[in-house]
Amino acid sequence: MSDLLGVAVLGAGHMGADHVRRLDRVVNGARVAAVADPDAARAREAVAGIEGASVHTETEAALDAPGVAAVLIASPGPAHEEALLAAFARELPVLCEKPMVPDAAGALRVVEAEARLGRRLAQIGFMRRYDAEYRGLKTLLDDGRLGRPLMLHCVHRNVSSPPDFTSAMLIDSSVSHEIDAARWLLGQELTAVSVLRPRPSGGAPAGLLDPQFVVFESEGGALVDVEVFVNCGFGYQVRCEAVCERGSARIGDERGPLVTTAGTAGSEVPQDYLVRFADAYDREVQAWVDATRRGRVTGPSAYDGYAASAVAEAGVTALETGRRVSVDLAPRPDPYPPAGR
Ligand SMILES: NC(=O)c1ccc[n+]([C@@H]2O[C@H](COP(=O)([O-])OP(=O)(O)OC[C@H]3O[C@@H](n4cnc5c(N)ncnc54)[C@H](O)[C@@H]3O)[C@@H](O)[C@H]2O)c1
Ligand SMILES: O[C@H]1[C@H](O)[C@@H](O)[C@H](O)[C@@H](O)[C@H]1O
Repeated sequence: MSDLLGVAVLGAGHMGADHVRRLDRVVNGARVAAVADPDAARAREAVAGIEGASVHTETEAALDAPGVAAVLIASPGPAHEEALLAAFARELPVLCEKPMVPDAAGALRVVEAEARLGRRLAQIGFMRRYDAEYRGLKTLLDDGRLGRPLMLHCVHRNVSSPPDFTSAMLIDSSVSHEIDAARWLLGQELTAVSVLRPRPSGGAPAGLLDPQFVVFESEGGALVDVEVFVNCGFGYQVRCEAVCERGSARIGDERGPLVTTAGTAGSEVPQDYLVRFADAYDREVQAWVDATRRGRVTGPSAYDGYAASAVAEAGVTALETGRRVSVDLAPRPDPYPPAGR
């Protein structure tokens, strides 16, 4: 047991409980050493049957628990900054769910704190980079066969949003995935954003601006549009079509068998991210555990997390003002690779 990477999981809600299960049953080389959630019953439920996992209501107690050598943060976004800084203070490697820190100033403080350590400790949970279809698209765009990408058309639909979801969160929580994916696929920073607001769906909670149509401009002159619709009611759909100079490539069409029966033909549509991205989460957490055990940090960096928050913050301003808003990114410190790596 001592050879296994002991992980403290912070937050035992939808994502945290699923990561606890994954660390315990799916991923090789790790074990759940501690779980913290202010809701102790939820933490206890998540670790039920897992030998040697302690339960806490405070972050610090979980980080200092016996056997903890790494941290997986799955608490709500606004709690991430404090947790990341507490992990850095103990030089513990971290996998932090997106958004790294929802506000750009807080995200930059995290980058600066990590840069002061002189080495990376954090991987950010942008799991699209571990999804087989996204990886295939990235390979296709990088090998240049289709020519330069001119546009990305993206769709991001959820069946329904959690009760406390705000209009800003369509951008800084949901579209944060497309922001990271676009920077990674294009290998370019996003420099400006505009948001159009169709009439809200009758299926969305009163006052929520849902759906939204978000358009990003990249430093190389590409355009990225994202339809985000978090109360579509009919399925979890994430698509991306790259339109390039000599061809186009699309991912995210429904998978599984096409069933024809009784005069209809169709396939199942996943109902949430835990189904659609199950393999990606598994690969993401396995890659984190493998790298951490080798003393390395790979995957999306804290600077990627910061860039996503800065672009999203500009997006929220664009949503609120109706204006096109430029993105002003702080310079990328030394330990961080450029967009697209
Ligand atoms: N990568 C993805 O596709 C994906 C999917 C869903 C959620 N997420 C992210 O995962 C995180 C958690 O989302 P969720 O859907 O599991 O939320 P959730 O509301 O289901 O669970 C959050 C849990 O954190 C607990 N909590 C609150 N403050 C805390 C703190 N300071 N320390 C520890 N725990 C705390 C809450 O009691 C709750 O149990 C968010 O950052 C969210 O954006 C990512
Ligand atoms: O926090 C979740 C998560 O990031 C999902 O992957 C996304 O589809 C949802 O829109 C968001 O609310």
